[in-house]
Amino acid sequence: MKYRIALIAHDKKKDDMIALAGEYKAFLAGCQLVATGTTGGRLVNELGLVVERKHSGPFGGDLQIGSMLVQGEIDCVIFLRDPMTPQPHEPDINALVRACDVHNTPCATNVASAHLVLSQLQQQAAN
Ligand SMILES: O=C(CO)COP(=O)(O)O
Repeated sequence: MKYRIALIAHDKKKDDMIALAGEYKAFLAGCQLVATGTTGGRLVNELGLVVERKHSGPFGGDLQIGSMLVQGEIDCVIFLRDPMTPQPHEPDINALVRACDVHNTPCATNVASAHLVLSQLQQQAAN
């Protein structure tokens, strides 16, 4: 099965996202990836992954990914949120995380949980 994974990171978490995605690069390269604009740009430029890029988060990217999720087009969300910095689009962020809960979609919001989710999916993909 080709997993459909959304990758999103706030600015202070983008380096963590690149490091994380780098660790799982071989697995992620076999997945269908979607990301918010700036996160996606870094994944493409720094890791060479193929990523569908939506708008940047503050311009509605979280909502676009939320819409895909509601349509059943996303299997898992890795959303490295910055809990220490207020975001202008906080309602959009909450809407995406809420949509994950409504639709029982795995949503990892920190690096430790992202490792658990990605390692599990990677293992499932190998079996
Ligand atoms: O703001 C974001 C998620 O809420 C992320 O957007 P960018 O990837 O465009 O920085």
